[in-house]
Amino acid sequence: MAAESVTRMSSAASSLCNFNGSKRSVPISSRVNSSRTRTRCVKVQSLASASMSELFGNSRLCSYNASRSSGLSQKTKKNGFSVFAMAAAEEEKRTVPLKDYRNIGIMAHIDAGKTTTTERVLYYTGRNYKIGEVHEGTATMDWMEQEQERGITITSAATTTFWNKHRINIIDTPGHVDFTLEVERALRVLDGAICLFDSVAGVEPQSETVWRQADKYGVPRICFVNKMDRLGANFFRTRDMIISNLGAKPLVLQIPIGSEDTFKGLVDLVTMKAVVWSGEELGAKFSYEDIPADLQELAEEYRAAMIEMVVELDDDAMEQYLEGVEPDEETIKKLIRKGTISASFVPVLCGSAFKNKGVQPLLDAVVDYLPSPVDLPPMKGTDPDNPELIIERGASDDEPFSGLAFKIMNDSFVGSLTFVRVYSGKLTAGSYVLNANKGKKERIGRLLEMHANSREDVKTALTGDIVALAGLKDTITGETLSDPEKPVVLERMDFPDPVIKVAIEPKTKADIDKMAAGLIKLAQEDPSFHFSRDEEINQTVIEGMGELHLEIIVDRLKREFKVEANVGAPQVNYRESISRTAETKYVHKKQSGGSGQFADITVRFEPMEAGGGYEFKSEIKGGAVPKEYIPGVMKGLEECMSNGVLAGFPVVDVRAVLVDGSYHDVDSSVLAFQLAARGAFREGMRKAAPQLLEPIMKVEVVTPEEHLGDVIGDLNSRRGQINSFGDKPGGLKVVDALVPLAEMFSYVSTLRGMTKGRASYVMQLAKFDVVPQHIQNQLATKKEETAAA
Ligand SMILES: Nc1nc2c(ncn2[C@@H]2O[C@H](COP(=O)(O)OP(=O)(O)OP(=O)(O)O)[C@@H](O)[C@H]2O)c(=O)[nH]1
Repeated sequence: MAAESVTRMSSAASSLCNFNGSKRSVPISSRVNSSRTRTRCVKVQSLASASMSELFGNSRLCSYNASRSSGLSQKTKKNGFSVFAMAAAEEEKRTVPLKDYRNIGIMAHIDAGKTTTTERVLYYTGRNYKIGEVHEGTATMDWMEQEQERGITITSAATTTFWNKHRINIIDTPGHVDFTLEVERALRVLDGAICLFDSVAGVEPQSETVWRQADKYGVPRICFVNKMDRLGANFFRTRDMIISNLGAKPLVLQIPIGSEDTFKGLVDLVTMKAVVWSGEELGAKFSYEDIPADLQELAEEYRAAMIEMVVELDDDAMEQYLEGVEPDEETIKKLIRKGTISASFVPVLCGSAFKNKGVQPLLDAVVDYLPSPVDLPPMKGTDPDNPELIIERGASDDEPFSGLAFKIMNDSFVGSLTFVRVYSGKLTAGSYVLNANKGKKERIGRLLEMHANSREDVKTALTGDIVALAGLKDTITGETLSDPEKPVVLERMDFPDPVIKVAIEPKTKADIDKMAAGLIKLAQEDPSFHFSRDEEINQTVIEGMGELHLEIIVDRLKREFKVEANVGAPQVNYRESISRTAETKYVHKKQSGGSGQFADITVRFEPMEAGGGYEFKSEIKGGAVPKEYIPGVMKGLEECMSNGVLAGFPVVDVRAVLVDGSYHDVDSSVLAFQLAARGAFREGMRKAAPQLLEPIMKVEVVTPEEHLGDVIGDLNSRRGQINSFGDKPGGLKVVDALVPLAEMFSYVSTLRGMTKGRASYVMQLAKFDVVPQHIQNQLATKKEETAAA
């Protein structure tokens, strides 16, 4: 396990040499965020028609990111992706009842076997004739070149398949934390999930992250303890970790027969039958047998525990059980389904995807226990004209159409593809829908059913389907498409803000336009990737969720857009905030010959709790500042929020309250109030004890014991705070620490050198915390130097 992870991180690190600027380093200037520059956001809707010179030409700095340009608040995070389904080409005819739909995702820690399991599912459901193996680079779901080369999943791939007359739409999601956004996209539009665990490692850090994400979206799930064939496999330890690490209530439905190289099947506790596979090759047959004598007692014990948990959900069943009557199989299944959907417990199954054992019972469990769209509460949305008015859309073809765009993918054949989950009503090729967020109509050109990297044209999408739409012009990730006559805005997805950035420049000047075009396309696909350009200092900066994320972006620029680029050293995306409330009065007054400028405002700056983003409030009474000038104040403040007073980083967790002011009948204008707001920002933020915040990563290092001392010493030297030590199977030690991201660049090569490649690590964002004063001073000095240069 450790060796596998190290290999993977190493490959990322080797190409990161470019990032570290061994050949040609491009320095990042803090002027990108300096208050002397102006940001011009390029609207998504204008991208299709805008030329590069329009995009980059005269502006000193232009930045692009889908969420901001669509007017989303900066504090929002997350988003989604997925699949689709689609009945036969016959228009509007439903061939699969909605109750037989399962929109599911497979999620787990990196390497737990998501792609391998999905490939088996496709094989056993008859979708693939030939199995793709991750380690051979032939997995159907990992269709990007980078995915096949590295053996990891980067984008969510999606496919539709059938099992026992049920339509199952599956999404394979990445486990690496840099692509966590893809998991969020999936969760936003899924109805249920399979959570995979590696039975050797048990519950790993990223499994915890995805578990919490699934909690956030209330996604019912079942657990599959995979890799039961591996040395050190332990089903029951994993079950215990589901309780201790995830705080969940596991409902064990199967126990393994054998483990490691003796793993041959499982005992199904619902039917009390052994399910035994005759071999481990693809397509190996299984048979139902009597429970092996040595497992009988254990099976009875776990079945009794299972029955006790399920009868709690039904008074009649409980009463009978207390009288000594066990529920029948049908009732047990009904109650397991009820408890899974209400998240009273999580069914736990086991198997080995790689050795082709346990996949068919897993599919049965998906059908039996995970919800269909009709099992879930209606989708909630709001009236676009009145955000206070809540509108519900039930899962039915007869309801007005509503759907959520959750992923944009650039496709070399069709152009831009927008993935939409249909929540209600139906969608027909050639019709018009309303983008309810923007109030614009969109024509539905082609409707496509996607199968990993292939596609089929269909005419209609029905409730519960996930389809890709070709040719939408204005819609971006997170927006709602709805019936133009019955508009609704569904709850949108949040997008995480990038935590690192690097400067990038094309190797040849001629490639500047090509690079810009590529970056625009990539940013449209991925809302956690941003870029900006400062013409004045001739620099483009790309921002993302981690080194691997940006490395893949640079790699895609090269492969898909044929742009070779030099890349600078990675830098942290700091944030600025304030630590106390402060009020400031600012008067903007100018008299130069003709009409003058006058605006007087008093603004109170208040700290908000972490994740609060930025808020503006007006407490103006009696027209001290007339209504028509308030947008000027808002605009002035909003402009400043991307350039903090300390070192020019974005400002977060601040509420600005306009409390008082005055105006002049002739000399006041929106512009005057906008300029006054900028002055108030500069003065007010300084009074409010500004502070710099940095991303702090939760780092888990797994190392052989003999290197433990070195690993800890090194983490300490990186301003790390060691939280705990523990043991892992195979005599390995695990160290949990909190370390600033700024200290973690290129950690993989240090770790590899220190432990001869025998240790591995994973990290994920834990929080933002105040930067120590001496580092704040260094960053502020750097900003001043750059500004003076
Ligand atoms: N022994 C064993 N190996 C497995 C099993 N399932 C998957 N693997 C192997 O584990 C490795 C990772 O499998 P993947 O299917 O790529 O895992 P993943 O969760 O999709 O990985 P990411 O997409 O990178 O997060 C591959 O080498 C698989 O062959 C299993 O049941 N037993």
